[in-house]
This record gives sequence, C-alpha cells and structure tokens, in this order.
Amino acid sequence: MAVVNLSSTHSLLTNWISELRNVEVQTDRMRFRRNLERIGEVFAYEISRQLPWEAAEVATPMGTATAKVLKEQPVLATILRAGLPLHQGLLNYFDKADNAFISAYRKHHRDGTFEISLEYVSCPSLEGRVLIVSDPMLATGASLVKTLQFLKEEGHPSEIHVVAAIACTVGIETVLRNHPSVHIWCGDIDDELTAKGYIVPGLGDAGDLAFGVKVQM
Ligand SMILES: O=P(O)(O)OC[C@H]1O[C@H](OP(=O)(O)OP(=O)(O)O)[C@H](O)[C@@H]1O
Ligand SMILES: O=c1cc[nH]c(=O)[nH]1
Ligand SMILES: [Mg+2]
Repeated sequence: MAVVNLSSTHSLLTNWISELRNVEVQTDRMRFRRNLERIGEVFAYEISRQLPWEAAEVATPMGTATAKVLKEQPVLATILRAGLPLHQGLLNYFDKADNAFISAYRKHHRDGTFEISLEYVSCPSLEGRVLIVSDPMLATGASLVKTLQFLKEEGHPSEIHVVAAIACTVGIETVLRNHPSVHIWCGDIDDELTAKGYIVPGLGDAGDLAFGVKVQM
C-alpha cells in the first residue's frame, strides 16, 4: 500500500472535508480546527488497523478475556503550525504516543518564490518506531520531503505514515519519489497547484484559517 484516499468512499470524514473547503463554514475558526481534529481521529483509527498488534489477557469482573492490543505506541510528528489540530486528533486516539514537532514553513522571497525553512525540532528516539507525520496540506511536497529527510537522519523508523487532509497529486509524487517506502493517507486528493504552490480547489491557507493571518517574516 502506498496511497490511500479516504474520500474514495463516502463517510462522515467526507462531510468534514467538505466543511473544511467551504468558504462560509471557514469563517468559524473553531469549527475549522475541530474538523481537522476529527479528521485526525479518523486517520488514527484507519492507520491503527494496519499496525502490529498482540494478544493480551484482560481480567474482567467476570473472568478473563483475550484481547487484541497495539504492540507498540507510535511516534506522532507534526509540522507547525497548521498541523496542530490534525495532530491533536491523532493524539486523542493514540493517547499514549510520543510526539515530535517540526517547524518547517514556507519562507517567501520578494520574487514570489519560497524555500522551506526548518528551524525548531523536538523529537523522541525514532529507532524501530512506527512514525506518523501529519500536515493538513500536502501541496508541492517540499515541507514533507525536508521534514522526512531530517527525521530519518534522527533514527530509523520501522514504518512511516504521512497524513494529509488535502493532498495534491504532484505533491504525493514528489514525496514518494524522495521517500518511496512511506504510506500516504489523504482526506482527499486534488489535481491542480497554482504557480504559488496553493492547491486548487484545496481550501486556502490552512494555518491562517486555523489560527489567523500571519505576517511574513
Ligand atoms: O507541500 P508544501 O508546498 O510544502 O506546502 C504545504 C505546507 O504549507 C503549509 O504550511 P505554511 O508554510 O503555510 O505554514 P503555516 O502552517 O505556519 O501556515 C502547510 O501546513 C504545509 O506545511
Ligand atoms: O493550498 C495550500 C498549500 C499550502 N499550504 C496551505 O495551507 N494551503
Ligand atoms: Mg500556512
């Protein structure tokens, strides 16, 4: 498995993606963040179905049950700042996970081009761990390629899952070209990218919609 599009079937998730994209609903910033969080919860559930599990004996008040439990907790990594609500959703379900935070953002130049600036990183050991990296928007793929490159230098995860609410075809291709073994989970996939690297129809600027417009540094 390489790429999963959760919009290929209809569900509550497709409802929430439609609200994320809707310019009228977007005026409610709390709903925008909460929808990203709920989508993170769905991704956590779907990914958990693929993770290694083991049998465990559980004492109930009436006897002993055999249960299937996660073999290990993953490391949840996200890219600041737009990744925070999606990350919170994943963490709501993987509630014992370790966490990593990466500040990779688009540093815009006067000529309209941008480079990815990677500055603050906080990361637990990744050696042999399941790593789930979330970012609501996978546009050109540049932020994720640089983030994954950095994280792989910190250790050798046993498997890597990338989670994006909206991904662009070209961005998916770029991530897979640079990191062929990652699994990519998308809330939906769009085909178009503007010259400035915005996904069309996409949803606009996820960070600004969740937290407000920032001044360019
Ligand atoms: O695939 P790419 O072309 O790299 O674009 C995607 C990146 O752009 C957005 O972050 P942004 O730089 O807007 O930072 P923000 O979260 O602070 O808004 C988004 O959250 C991704 O990290
Ligand atoms: O469409 C896009 C592309 C990058 N970042 C966003 O927030 N939106
Ligand atoms: Mg942004």
